[in-house]
Amino acid sequence: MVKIQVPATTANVGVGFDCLGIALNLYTYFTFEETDEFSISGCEERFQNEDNLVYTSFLKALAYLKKEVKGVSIIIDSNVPVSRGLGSSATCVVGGVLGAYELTNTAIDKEAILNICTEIEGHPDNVAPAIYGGLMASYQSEKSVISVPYLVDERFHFLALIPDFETKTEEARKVLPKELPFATAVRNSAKLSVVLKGFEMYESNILSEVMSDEVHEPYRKPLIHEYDEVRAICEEIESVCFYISGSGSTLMNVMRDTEQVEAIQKRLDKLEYGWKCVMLDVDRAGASLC
Ligand SMILES: Nc1ncnc2c1ncn2[C@@H]1O[C@H](COP(=O)(O)OP(=O)(O)O)[C@@H](O)[C@H]1O
Ligand SMILES: N[C@@H](CCOP(=O)(O)O)C(=O)O
Repeated sequence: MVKIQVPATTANVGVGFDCLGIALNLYTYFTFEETDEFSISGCEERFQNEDNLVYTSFLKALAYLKKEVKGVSIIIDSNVPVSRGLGSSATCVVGGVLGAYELTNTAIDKEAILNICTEIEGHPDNVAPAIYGGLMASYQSEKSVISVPYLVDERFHFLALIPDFETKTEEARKVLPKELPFATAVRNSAKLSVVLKGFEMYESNILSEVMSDEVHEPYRKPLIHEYDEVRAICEEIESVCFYISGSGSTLMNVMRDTEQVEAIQKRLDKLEYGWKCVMLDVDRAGASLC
């Protein structure tokens, strides 16, 4: 039997669409045991079948490794809410692939795991930090994925504002434009390069100034009820910068001062939709055995 923990991730980090992601200290736990036949439990009933993403990822990794198991029992224990932009699908993919490696006693090869996971997930920005921890920047070519780490000063905290409604990544990708004006692309890449240094150097002013994405956020904002109200509350109380976590629906407020969380929650409680504040920090280890 093996038990694996995989961190949640906040992808895009505003201006890094499909390339930036940060691992957070919120986890899903996966237990794998070789048995006579397949069984899965611990997740919602709609996912308790052979189409379960953990199981399909597990099978893909076994096929890649050219290994077999008789059957597998998978138990999921997740703290990562589904379809809220905190990388629940990436936890399942990374958990399933790592489960296949561990259950077959295969030596861990993170580069190969990153490539398998990216192929399943379709983009590397969640799976890279879920595997390696920390802030990762990734480039996906036709052949493979290159992921490199960047630092995040530990005085930054990530306040996840999680609403009571879902945004499915598949749907949130459909609203994106097919093309962008040249000047927009140039501005966004300039912001991206500056943002990376801002996280490393604890440069709050720089982050406040450049964290305004023009590639995906303007198109996705209308999918998130009360975006403007939530943002205004955070900016009034305490906010270094604010962005849509992954494809939403969670909104992320980067903070220095953790004492203001209660004040923000109190104001959010007066809104029409349910919003829950969860204070998170960077996970620096990535997926690991428990
Ligand atoms: N605990 C879980 N058990 C089974 N499948 C899950 C679980 N969590 C997430 N998933 C899978 O991931 C999908 C959600 O992925 P997605 O819409 O990309 O949202 P997220 O932003 O949470 O990654 C679900 O529809 C399901 O297929
Ligand atoms: N780059 C992806 C990230 C999706 O992250 P998730 O946490 O919402 O699955 C996108 O923006 O579509």
